[in-house]
Amino acid sequence: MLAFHSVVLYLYEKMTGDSPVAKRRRSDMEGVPLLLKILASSVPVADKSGGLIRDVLEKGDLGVVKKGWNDLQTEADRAAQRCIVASLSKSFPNVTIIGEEETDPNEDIKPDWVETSLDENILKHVSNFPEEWKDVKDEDIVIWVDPLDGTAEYTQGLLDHVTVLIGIAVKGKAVAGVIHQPYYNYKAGPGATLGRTIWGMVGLGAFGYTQKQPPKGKNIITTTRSHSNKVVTDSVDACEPTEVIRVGGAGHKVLLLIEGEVHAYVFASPGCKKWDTCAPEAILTAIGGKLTDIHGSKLQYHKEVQHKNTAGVLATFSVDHQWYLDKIPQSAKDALKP
Ligand SMILES: O=P(O)(O)O[C@H]1[C@H](O)[C@@H](O)[C@H](OP(=O)(O)O)[C@@H](O)[C@H]1O
Ligand SMILES: [Mg+2]
Ligand SMILES: [Mg+2]
Ligand SMILES: [Mg+2]
Repeated sequence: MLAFHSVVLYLYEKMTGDSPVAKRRRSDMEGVPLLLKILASSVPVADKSGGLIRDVLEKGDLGVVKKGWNDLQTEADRAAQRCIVASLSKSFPNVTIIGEEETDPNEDIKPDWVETSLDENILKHVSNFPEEWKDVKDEDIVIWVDPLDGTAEYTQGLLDHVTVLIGIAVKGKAVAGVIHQPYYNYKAGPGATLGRTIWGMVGLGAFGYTQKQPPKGKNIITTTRSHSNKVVTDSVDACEPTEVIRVGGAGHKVLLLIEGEVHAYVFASPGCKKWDTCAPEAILTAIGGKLTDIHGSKLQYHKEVQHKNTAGVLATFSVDHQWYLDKIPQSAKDALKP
């Protein structure tokens, strides 16, 4: 009897592209706030896109396109974005999604790239869901997608710099986010389980990693490895670092912060964009950290906002954010306007 039932389910799913399981899940979803459903959907979607990123590298043909000076795009960026946008727009057709890569919305998406499952570990937070986000509607939300952050590093084999970023902004504020590391644990050798997904929401906290404090008596600063200039290095030096860690990936740098590897992320440059910072900022804020521009102003994430973070990025977690703001030279602040 079970085999017959499975065949019916299979045929139903093939004919309708929808599964009774998904439909039953939707009926179970009545009492679940929209924001929690989007977050619960974003984690499996990020995991799925991480698998596509690994597949492209394994196949060996990256299909690199130069978008501009020092700005690459690979088949992995394109595939991950198609997967993420197709999946989230199927589940949430009325929510604005802004992704880094220009992909053709009408191109055919492989059915197995469309991920509509929901992470049960996240749904269980319906019981302690923050009151302030309960009534959030589709039109309040913008999902900022960086399908592959650290593309340059991905092409150079610095795979621990690579993350998938899905940020969820509510009325212009970074509120929830997912940072997936497709190559987490990749140095553990063959057979190691690859990948890790960290997620968080302001008012709920952050999950999927072990929080650590940075070493006392030091002031370790992380910044760019590939987009440096005099303003960037002067600003880092002005913050009196005991050590400077130059790595790729905006998501990767914020992970270094929340895992206690560094004290601050100082980037006095207009290089990164809203899709680089939305998810990391939401997770950082969820645990009491701060991410602002170098003037100390909060970044805005509504759908009309300019994509470039023209006034740079300063992110801290367990130290005094204002101390770093006061150290940034006025010349840098004059050079970088919001
Ligand atoms: O998603 P990509 O294009 O890899 O994102 C870039 C950022 O836009 C860029 O600012 C970062 O530059 P730095 O390494 O100089 O911080 C780059 O690493 C990627 O995050
Ligand atoms: Mg890019
Ligand atoms: Mg990026
Ligand atoms: Mg990117």
